[in-house]
Amino acid sequence: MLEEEYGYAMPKKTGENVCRPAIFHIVDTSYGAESTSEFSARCFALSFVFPEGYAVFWTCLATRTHPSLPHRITAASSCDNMEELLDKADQWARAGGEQPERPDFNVPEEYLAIPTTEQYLTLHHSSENENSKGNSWFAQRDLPAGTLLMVAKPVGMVMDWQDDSVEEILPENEQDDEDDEEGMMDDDDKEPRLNELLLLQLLDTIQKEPSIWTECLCTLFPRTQQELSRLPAWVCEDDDIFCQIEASIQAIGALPQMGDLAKEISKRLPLIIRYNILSIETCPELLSYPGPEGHVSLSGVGLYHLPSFFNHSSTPNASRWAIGDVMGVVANQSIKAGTEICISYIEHDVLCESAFRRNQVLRMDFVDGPVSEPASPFEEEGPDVPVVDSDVQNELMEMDPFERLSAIEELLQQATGAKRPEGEQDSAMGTTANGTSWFQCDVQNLRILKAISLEGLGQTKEALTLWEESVDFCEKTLPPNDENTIVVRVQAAFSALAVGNLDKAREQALAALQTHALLFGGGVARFRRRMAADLRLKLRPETGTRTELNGAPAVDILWPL
Ligand SMILES: C[S@@+](CC[C@H](N)C(=O)[O-])C[C@H]1O[C@@H](n2cnc3c(N)ncnc32)[C@H](O)[C@@H]1O
Repeated sequence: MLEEEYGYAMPKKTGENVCRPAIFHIVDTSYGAESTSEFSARCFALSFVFPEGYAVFWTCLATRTHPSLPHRITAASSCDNMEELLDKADQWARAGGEQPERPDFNVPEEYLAIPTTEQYLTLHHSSENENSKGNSWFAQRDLPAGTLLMVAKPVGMVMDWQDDSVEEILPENEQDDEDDEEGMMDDDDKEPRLNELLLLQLLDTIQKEPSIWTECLCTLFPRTQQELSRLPAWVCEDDDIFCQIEASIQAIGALPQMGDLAKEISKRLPLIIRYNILSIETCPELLSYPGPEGHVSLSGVGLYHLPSFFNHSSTPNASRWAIGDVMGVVANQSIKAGTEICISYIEHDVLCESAFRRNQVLRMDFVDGPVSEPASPFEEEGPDVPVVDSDVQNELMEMDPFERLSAIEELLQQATGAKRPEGEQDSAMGTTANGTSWFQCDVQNLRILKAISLEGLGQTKEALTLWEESVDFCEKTLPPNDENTIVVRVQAAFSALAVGNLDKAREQALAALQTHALLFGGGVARFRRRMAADLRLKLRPETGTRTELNGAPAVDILWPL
């Protein structure tokens, strides 16, 4: 609807009254070509059509900087709300190989009108922050649970599918040979390929627009020589990428006023990426996520500006969501003024593990929690990341339901420490202090897969017990109001309805809706839109309950519009 133009912005379409908040990118030509300013404006524009053309009158009712938006916004927003953003995500995922390189979505206008970061949060700088976690966001006022704290676009993003690193190309035995022969680094010490690609992308962006460095990236951790010196050096394994990086740095050094900064950028930017990037996934909590209706193809990693100042906590009071590259941060509980606001840098279902295990997954420059020793010798010998990852889950789902159920039983025994994998001696291992050999989320994921398998076989009653156990796990071990809880409550509600327990079904449905509304807003309509792919899953055979309820679809019984 609105189009950027140099020096001004105006509605593109004629013959229509426009009355909506809009975002403009104003290029202020009066201060020379380099000088730009951005602001979001609530603008009421009225257009009058005349026979010979049209005249436009517009007036800004309020203007303010919008710091959680990217450094430069180049186009007017063309998306109203989260629903439209989700439609875009669907289109993007369905387009297969036809889509542009990354999902560069606009921040919906709905979020341009929210009170901004400056009104809710204060950035404490390291000198003020006694706990030596560096800079950090603090609540400026009491914030109720569900407050949307920030909506942001990344400065750069690379997609998971761009990771064509050697490991995936070479068969396993060849990788081992190559590692041995050339004395290559341990896999764990290697810089992820996506980080290197992001580095190249950002260097390119800085070349085109040096202010990205001076006004945005240079503010991120690590900032001082002291901080830099305590971090492991960044080593680029790939000669080709290394050469491209060198060439980019030289090109930056040749730019006016950038000569002195090129060296600093070459040292800091790789580490800024390593310690600030966030994974970006669209509705990854949904059961349908890995399937054809999911958004796996939109996933990647990105570097955001203001969200980079959130520190990590194993009891985070804020959660992130993303659609395409648009990311929101929301308070998952009420937060008192003056409290530090933290997110989790690791998956929420790993937060219930011991500090030893959390740190194995976290792999950062700080230790999370007071204890980083293994809670027991068994924990040290056990896996250092969850075993039942998406590959294992996909493999299980490809089996026929009976074969799958027996494989799940076998894995459950190993996960709980009751049985060792074939070939390993039972006596060598036992259970860990918390009763599991693997991660607790392994047991949870197997439980969910088992429930899905039982549903498919018509054993809905047994499945319902498992869905309820899954809800229990989420409620007890995840941060409050977690999105994963919504997903299992939805299935518990369907299952309860299928076995004819309407009260239980409605109780689970309501709890799912309430958590969803708190995190994402938008009531039932948004709940049904955001959960649409999961609501369409055909996990269980039809039952008589629907007939008793006048044949209404289960979703209309549980979440009537
Ligand atoms: C994404 S940045 C967060 C903002 C950062 N504190 C700053 O000064 O800009 C991540 C870095 O913050 C620090 N950090 C984050 N969470 C921490 C925690 N719980 N304890 C200690 N340091 C932490 C670590 O140095 C980490 O590499």
